[in-house]
This record gives sequence, C-alpha cells and structure tokens, in this order.
Amino acid sequence: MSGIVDKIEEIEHEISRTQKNKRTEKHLGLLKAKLAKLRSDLLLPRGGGGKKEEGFDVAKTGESRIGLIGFPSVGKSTLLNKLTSSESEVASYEFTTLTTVPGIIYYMGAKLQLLDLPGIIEGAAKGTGRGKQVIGVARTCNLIIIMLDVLKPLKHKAILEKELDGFGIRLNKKPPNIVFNKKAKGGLNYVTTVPQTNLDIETVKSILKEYRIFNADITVKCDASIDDLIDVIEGNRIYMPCLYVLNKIDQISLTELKLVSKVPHSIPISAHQEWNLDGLLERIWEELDLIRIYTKPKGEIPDFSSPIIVPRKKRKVKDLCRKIHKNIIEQFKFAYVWGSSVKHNPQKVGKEHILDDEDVVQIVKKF
Ligand SMILES: Nc1nc2c(ncn2[C@@H]2O[C@H](COP(=O)(O)OP(=O)(O)OP(=O)(O)O)[C@@H](O)[C@H]2O)c(=O)[nH]1
Ligand SMILES: [K+]
Ligand SMILES: [Mg+2]
Repeated sequence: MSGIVDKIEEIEHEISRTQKNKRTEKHLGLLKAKLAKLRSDLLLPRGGGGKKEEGFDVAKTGESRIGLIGFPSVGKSTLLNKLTSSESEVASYEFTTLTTVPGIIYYMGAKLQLLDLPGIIEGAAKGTGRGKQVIGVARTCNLIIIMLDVLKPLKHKAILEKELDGFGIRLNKKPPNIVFNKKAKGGLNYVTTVPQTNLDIETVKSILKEYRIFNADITVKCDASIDDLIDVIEGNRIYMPCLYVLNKIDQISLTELKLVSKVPHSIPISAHQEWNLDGLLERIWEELDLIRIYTKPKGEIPDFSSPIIVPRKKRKVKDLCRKIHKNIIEQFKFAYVWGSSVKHNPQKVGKEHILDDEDVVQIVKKF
C-alpha cells in the first residue's frame, strides 16, 4: 500500500512542477490519469474486495444520511449531541471520537441519520489516522457537513476538500456534461459541441491510452477540464451537496462573523450555546431536497403524522409506490391525488404523474 502512496506523491510533485501551457497539456493529462488510477487503487483495490474496517460503518437508517467531517475538536460530537438523542463523548483534546456514532434527527416528519465521525487531518486519504475509513463512510452519505472551527485557519477548509476530492467525492458540483461509451472496435470518435479550452484530441488520446481505451464514442457538451474527462472515464465519482458549518461563533466578534459568513454554502452556529441550530436544520432540509407525501387509505383521513419522504428529483407516483413497498407497483391501477400537483381535488392520475410537496395520495389497486 505504501508503494502506491509514494507513487501518488511523486506524480503530485511532478504535476505541481509542470507549467501549464499548450505544450505540456498532453503530458499533464497523462500524469493526471495516472494519478486518478493510483488513487482509485488506494480506494478500492482492483480485482479484490477492498477490506473494510470491521464495525466502522454503521447500518443506514432513516430517509437520508448526513456525515460530519472536520478536523479534531471542531465540535462535531457536540453538535450530534444537541441535534439527536445520541451521546457521543465530548472533550477538549483531539481525537476524542474514534468510531462512527450515529444519531437521528427528527425533522419535517422525516428521520435523518446524522453520523458523528472521528476528526481527520491532512493526508487522510493516503491513510493517515482514521482518515481513509472516515472518507469511506463519507462516500455513503447524501449530504456532507464540513465543520470548521472559526478560531482556526480557513486553510483547513481547502485541506478537507482536497482529501475528499482525492477519494472521488465532488462537492457542490454537477457531473460534467460528457457522454462516454466504450466500444469493442471502430476507433475513437471525439465530438465537441462547444469550444474546448483544455481538451484537444491529442490530450484526449493520451489520457485514454493510459486507460488502454482505443475504441470509444466521446461527446463533450461543456468546456471540460482534464479532470472532468478523467472523472467520467473512472465513473465512480460521487457528486454530493456540502454545507460548511462554521462553529464556535460564540468566540468571535460580529465583524469577524460577517467576514467568515462570506464562505459559500456556509452557515454559522455555536453548537455549544445552541445558536442557530434551527437555521442549520432548515439548510440541511433544503440541501437534501426532499418532499413529503401523505398517504390516505380509502375512506379514512390522511396520515399527516408520518409522511412518506421522497427526493424531489424522484417524485413520480411510481417512486412513491416503490418507497411504500417493492411489489405495490404491480398491483397499481391508478391514484387519487389532492394538492398542488393537480388541477382538481382529487384528480385521478397514473404512475408517471409528478407529485408536489405535501400532496395527499390514495393508491387504488387492481383486484
Ligand atoms: N466555545 C465553543 N466551544 C465548543 C463549541 N462546540 C464545541 N466546543 C468545544 O470544543 C471541544 C471539542 O468538542 P468536540 O465536540 O469533542 O469536538 P469533535 O469535533 O467531536 O472532536 P474529535 O472527536 O476529537 O474530533 C470541547 O471542549 C467542546 O466543549 C462551541 O460552539 N463553542
Ligand atoms: K475533541
Ligand atoms: Mg468527536
């Protein structure tokens, strides 16, 4: 394993030494492809099941999973204890938390799993401390909270982002608009629909060569970087929303608070003093982008106490059915819907109908 780490460092060093210009583009592309391959070897050893640390990850529960990532002693465990009924040890010394501690946030009728994780530091993705396992768990989340101590250097933010990035986690970023299909023969068919600043055919060829890909259709529909192309080839990237929680604001002045609050996607809090925790919950809910659907059994009033939670991006009647029970779709005849997604209350709809937040649905089954 350490052999891989050394090679990664070597290549990172060479990339940082290489000036970026037209002449070096192809070479840089090659280096970056090599680096990406080594990183994924580190993450998931090819051709063999990656050994997982026993008992580090915990079972998924609830509608969504949120992971607390941060340097030691920024207040992750303090926050878990305030937002859930779980108890995670809090102390002033670093690396108090040594394993995953789950808790449940009850919000808007949904159960959201919050994971307290050990603190990570620079070099985590390469195996320093618990870093690798922590980031492995981060990959399974629906939302990452990067927690920062406002009294500590903001440089920590960039370090954590780099660690997650090295493990294929892309924060607050959309997947690049590149269509990539490997083929058995026919050579390389490279099509661009917008002018490319970084990806000329030679660069693309050299990157693909590193992956031993000689036959493929590639259509690039955005001004893509070398890294974007590598991400699409590797195919195992995870695109995830991230909130930057700026903790311990009880220790700074209002002027300082205004300054730190400029960090994009950030929210200031004091976990210890319980300041702005409501604001934080609202932001978490927004980022998770979930909607609530109430079901109504025939002849009864809707069950407003326990909505069915679905992602806004997957909110058709059939998605709701799948969420209720895996076989219900086969018995589905039609549904009655009350709410803002329909013109008449109720309206008869099919399984492709797109629902809205707080709609009421009665499913009618075939006999
Ligand atoms: N002033 C202030 N102190 C806080 C706040 N939140 C947490 N702390 C303190 O910061 C210290 C570390 O808190 P923890 O919750 O243990 O931090 P952690 O991030 O879980 O630390 P590790 O598990 O070691 O990574 C403790 O002394 C807390 O009391 C806050 O909002 N304000
Ligand atoms: K601590
Ligand atoms: Mg802790």
